[in-house]
Amino acid sequence: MAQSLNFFVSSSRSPDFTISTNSYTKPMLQTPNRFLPFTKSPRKPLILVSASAENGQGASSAVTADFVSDNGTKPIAISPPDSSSIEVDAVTEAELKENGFRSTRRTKLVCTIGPATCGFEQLEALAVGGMNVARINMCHGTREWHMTVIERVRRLNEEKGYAVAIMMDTEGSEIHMGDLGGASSAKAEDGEVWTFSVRAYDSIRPDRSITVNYDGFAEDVKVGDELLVDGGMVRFEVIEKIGPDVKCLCTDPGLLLPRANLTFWRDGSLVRERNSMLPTISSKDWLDIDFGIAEGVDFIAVSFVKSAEVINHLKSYIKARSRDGDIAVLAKIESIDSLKNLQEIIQASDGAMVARGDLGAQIPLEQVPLAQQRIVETCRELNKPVIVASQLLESMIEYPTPTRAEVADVSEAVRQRADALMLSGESAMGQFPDKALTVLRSVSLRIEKWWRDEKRHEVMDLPDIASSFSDSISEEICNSAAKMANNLEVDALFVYTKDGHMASLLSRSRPDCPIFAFTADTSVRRRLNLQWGLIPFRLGFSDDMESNLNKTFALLKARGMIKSGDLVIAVSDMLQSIQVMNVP
Ligand SMILES: Nc1ncnc2c1ncn2[C@@H]1O[C@H](COP(=O)(O)OP(=O)(O)O)[C@@H](O)[C@H]1O
Ligand SMILES: C=C(OP(=O)(O)O)C(=O)O
Ligand SMILES: [K+]
Ligand SMILES: [Mg+2]
Repeated sequence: MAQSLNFFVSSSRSPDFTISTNSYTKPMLQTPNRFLPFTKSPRKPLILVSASAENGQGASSAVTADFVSDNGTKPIAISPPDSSSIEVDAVTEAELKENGFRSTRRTKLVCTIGPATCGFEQLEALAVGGMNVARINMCHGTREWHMTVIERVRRLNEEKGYAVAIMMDTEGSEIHMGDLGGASSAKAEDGEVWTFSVRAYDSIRPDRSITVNYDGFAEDVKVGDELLVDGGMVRFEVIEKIGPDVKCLCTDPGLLLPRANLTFWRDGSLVRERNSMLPTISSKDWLDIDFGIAEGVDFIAVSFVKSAEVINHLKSYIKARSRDGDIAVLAKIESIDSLKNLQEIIQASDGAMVARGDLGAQIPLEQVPLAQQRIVETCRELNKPVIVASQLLESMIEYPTPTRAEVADVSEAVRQRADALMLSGESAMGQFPDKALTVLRSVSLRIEKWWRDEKRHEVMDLPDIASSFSDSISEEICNSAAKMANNLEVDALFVYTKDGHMASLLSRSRPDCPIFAFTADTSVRRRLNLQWGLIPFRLGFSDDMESNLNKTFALLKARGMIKSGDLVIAVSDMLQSIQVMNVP
């Protein structure tokens, strides 16, 4: 099989096209290095531009969407995407126009949605602030609430031109407290005796009592065990067992939050016999997963993964049931078992999360940073996107500015070139969700700019991962294209991809320039949102690369996202070639 690498500078070919857009308001202004909140943008319409690049016969119709009021009462006039249009999310488009290619953000941002951010306007503020993925934690909230949030995110995408993907995070079989009978927190003081019970209190919860979700709790703990709430935020010692009730003495005071995670320790080690017998995916999780499949979420993050087996099982379950497109399965690395089987778990998954919250409750805290580094590196090697999660900006739940240490932690995750950073309580129930997102964005942009200013291309020796000769060719092409992009200082890499694989291979090399990933599939496009440096576009394309390129150039030029003379390297998974060209 002969494979050719074509290197050519394209002849200038300027297709005819017609264009029409609605008036457009810039949604995003950079606030470099300043942790300032965003000015909220006015409502923005979805803009689709259509053009025809065929033989200079520019006979095309423009597709526009009507502005729709917030309450959704006005009828929406959105045409389905046609083969001659291109879609990119409104925030990226504004960023490209404002600052050019090189300063688009490479690190992706995930926000947990909760009471502080579930309103339509609040969700929009996060989208404007750079949220790439909205996370719904199935530990919290009702089915109706989850449904409402998903609907709102979808509506936001459709009506306002964002491309926010949706991640469902399973509850898992962890042991946790009940919901405190509606109270937002309870204070445990030093020396107090609290009762942890498997009894469900049907009306009023007695003072200093906590329900536990796991029936075997009273059997499993022993007098003398240490009981840790949220990995040590509050500590108790078990002093007496009376039937279903376990009396515990508070030894480290603190705030108990609803449904906080519980672990128990004996002779200095985590007691995990029972945990390892609980199924990773509980019966409640399966119901949630069915709901996620029916709703067509983009990612399912699986809590407390212990082995690759459960991931394989879930993936085949989804494959048999999912209507259109795949749902990516992410493994949350948050237990000792998941660290033990790291390589095979990540290999089986479509990505991973460094879930530092529970991880820090299971291994000594000082080991968490090393575990993070190892997980991030393993994901890079195996070409899987990785999210660094939990407590990145914990103090911002209450305060409008982060601590210096938090900023340093975020910087470190960006320097590790993790694909994505995640907010949990900061965006779910904190007082400053938008400001927290701004901090993640500003810190990411600052580190990324530093790389470019100092010409710090990453020299990471990536192992070969292809499992077939054809895959090897794709891999070599992407590695070479990324290297060429750095050496030639090109403005952007273009990749035309059906399933996203070539795009992920380019992302894996972490090139200096942004990667424009063109795909005809809307669900692939949303999933690419999680990967470092990728700017996903929806675009119908053919097997003819020259016509694809001309069409893309015309459409992007019409939108003011590229200009004549820009240097581009293009690859595709239809024609295994690398093309270097100036935009005509
Ligand atoms: N859907 C929700 N409804 C209410 N509160 C939520 C929701 N999602 C998250 N939260 C709040 O945000 C906090 C942090 O979120 P997260 O880290 O996802 O959960 P957890 O702390 O349970 O692991 C939670 O402890 C909870 O107080
Ligand atoms: C992200 C995590 O999982 P959850 O918030 O669901 O506990 C974590 O433990 O860090
Ligand atoms: K969870
Ligand atoms: Mg967890």
